[in-house]
Amino acid sequence: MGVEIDQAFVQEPQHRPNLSIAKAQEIPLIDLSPITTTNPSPSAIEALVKQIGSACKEWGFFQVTNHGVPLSLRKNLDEASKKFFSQSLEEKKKVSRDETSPSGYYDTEHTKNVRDWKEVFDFLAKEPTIVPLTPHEFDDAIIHWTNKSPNYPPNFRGTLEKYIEEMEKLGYKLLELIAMSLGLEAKRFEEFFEDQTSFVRLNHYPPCPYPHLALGVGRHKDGGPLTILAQDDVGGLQVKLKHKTDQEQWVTVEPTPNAYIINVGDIMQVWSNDAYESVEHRVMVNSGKERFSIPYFMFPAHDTEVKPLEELTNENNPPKYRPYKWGKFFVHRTDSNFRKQNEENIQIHHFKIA
Ligand SMILES: O=C(O)CCC(=O)C(=O)O
Ligand SMILES: [Fe+2]
Repeated sequence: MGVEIDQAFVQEPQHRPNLSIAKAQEIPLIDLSPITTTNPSPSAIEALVKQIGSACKEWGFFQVTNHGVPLSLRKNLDEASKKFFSQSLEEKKKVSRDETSPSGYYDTEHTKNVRDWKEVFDFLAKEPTIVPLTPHEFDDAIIHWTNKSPNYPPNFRGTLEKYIEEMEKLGYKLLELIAMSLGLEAKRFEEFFEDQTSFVRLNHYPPCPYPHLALGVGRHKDGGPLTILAQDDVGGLQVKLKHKTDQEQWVTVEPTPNAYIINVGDIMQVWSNDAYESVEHRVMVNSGKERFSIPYFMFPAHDTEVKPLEELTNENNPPKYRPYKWGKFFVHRTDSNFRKQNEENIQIHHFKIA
C-alpha cells in the first residue's frame, strides 16, 4: 500500500490542477528597454505605456525583459535560497516566524484553507516595518516587525537587501508606467510607499508525489498593488484567463530566462476602480522536480486608506469600493496564515459597493 497524502493538502475536486492543460496562449512579454536605456524617445515610452495598459486590462499579468535588474544579484539570491532550504528542518525552524513578527521561515501556509505544498522564507524590505497590532478596526495600537537573520548561508541578509533595493527601483518604474497608462501623473502612486510594508518571499516547492491532488500555492489573488516575481526554469505558475466562459481556463506561464513576471493585485483593482483587475493564479507542483520562486510584494504603508482614485471616478463611474485601511487588511491575512480557519479570508469584495 502506498503512503497516503495528508488530507490537509488535498484540493477540492473542482480546484485540482489539470495536468494535461493545453498551452493555448501566452501572457504578454514586454521589453522595458525604453525606460532602462539612456535618452529614450518619447514615442517609445508612449508605445510601452500602451502595451502595459493593455496587458493590465486583458491579463492582469505580463512578463518583462531588459528590466535593468543585474542578473548577478538574482543569481546570488537564487543560490542563497537553495542553500538555506537545503538545511535540516530543525535548522530552518531556528528562524521561524512567530506572532510578534511574521517574517522568517514557515511551511504551514494555507491558501483558502488547504495547505500549500511549499516552504517559504519572508524578509521585510524595511526594518522595522510598522503595522497595526491587531486587525480590529478601532484598535490604534501599532507594532514593529523585524527580520530574522539566518546564520547560513553567509551574508544572507546582505544578499536579500541588495536584491530588495533593485526590486524597489523596478517597482517604482512599473508603477509610473501603470499610472501613465491610466492617464494619471507618473508619480501618482509614490506617496503611498513612504513607510511601505513590502517584503520579499523565497518559495521552495519540494517534489510532490500527488501533483493531481495538491497545489504549491492554491488559487488566490495578491493583496497589494503590484508583485514582481522571479521563477526558475521548472514552471508551474498558472494564471486564470480573464474572459468569462462556462469553464475556468488556466494558462501556464512558461519560464522565460531572466524575465520577471509582473501582476497587478487587489489594491490596483481598487485604485483603478476595476479598470485593472487582480487576477487569480496558483502554482502546480510536480513529482520529479523541486521548484524555487521569489516574489517581491510591493505593499504600501499600513495607514494607507485604499479607495478608488478621484481622478478615475466621476458621476458616470462612481467609486465601486468603500475605503479600507491596508494595514488592517494585511494583518488580518497574516493572522489567518497561522491557522486553518472556518471562515473565508478577508477579500476586497467585502468592501464592494453593491
Ligand atoms: O511561485 C510562484 O510562481 C508564485 C507564487 C505566488 O503566487 C505567491 O507567492 O503569491
Ligand atoms: Fe501570488
